[in-house]
Amino acid sequence: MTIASLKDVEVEYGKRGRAVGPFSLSLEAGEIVALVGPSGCGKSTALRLLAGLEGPTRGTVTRAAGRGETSLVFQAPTLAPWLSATDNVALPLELAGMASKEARDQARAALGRVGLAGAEAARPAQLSGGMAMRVSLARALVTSPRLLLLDEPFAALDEITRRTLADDVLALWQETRPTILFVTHNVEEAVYMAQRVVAMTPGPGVLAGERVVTGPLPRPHGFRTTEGFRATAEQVSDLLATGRAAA
Ligand SMILES: Nc1ncnc2c1ncn2[C@@H]1O[C@H](COP(=O)(O)OP(=O)(O)OP(=O)(O)O)[C@@H](O)[C@H]1O
Repeated sequence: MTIASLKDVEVEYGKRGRAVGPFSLSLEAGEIVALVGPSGCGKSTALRLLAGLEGPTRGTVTRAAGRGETSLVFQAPTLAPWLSATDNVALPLELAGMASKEARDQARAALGRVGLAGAEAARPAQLSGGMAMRVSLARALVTSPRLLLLDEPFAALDEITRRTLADDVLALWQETRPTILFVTHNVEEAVYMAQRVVAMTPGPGVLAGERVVTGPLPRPHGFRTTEGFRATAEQVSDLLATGRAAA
């Protein structure tokens, strides 16, 4: 079942001309897709279209997952600085009408699932970058979304934290199997995270090509050193290089 799709979409921002497209992408239920491409090719624009945050200038967007069933996570954790971790995570549930006590109970459980039991009372300023991203993930997951859109969620974090969080997201995915679109600049991260990597050309981005990633999810220890992983990462890099040369 298709959860969300873009069909020949183009987006134009006034005099700046075309930002993306024509570009097509279809997300099936429960799959993890990574979207890679050079800076400015339109990855975030594609994600915003899939989220329903903006509409295309041309082309069609379909969404089986409604607004309330879609969660977004951005590079910079967009947490309310005056709220505790628990209250930040409880917020989307309360906004959806859930009673405060029930929302806070579910928020605490979600924080536990992302490894933040004990940090419930902390405010964002008291958290490390990695912890703040975990709070953002907990807030995105607490509503049990069918579609999870992640826009370079680990870009501001150090390599070790990035890798730990990558494994954590895959473990969380295994629990409820939401459809995930993961936007990143990083080819290795894309291949590690996804079952399918979609590569875009430089802006206005069109499809450069896509590669299926074989191997179990969550990834076993040492997956990055396997022949399959290296070969797929090389193929995706080639797609990006060919797309750049053709642009
Ligand atoms: N609201 C906007 N108004 C005008 N131009 C925009 C707007 N949003 C994006 N753009 C332009 O559209 C193009 C695509 O931007 P987008 O952020 O989608 O690319 P990206 O691939 O996500 O880039 P990056 O990897 O650097 O985040 C860029 O040229 C950008 O300047």
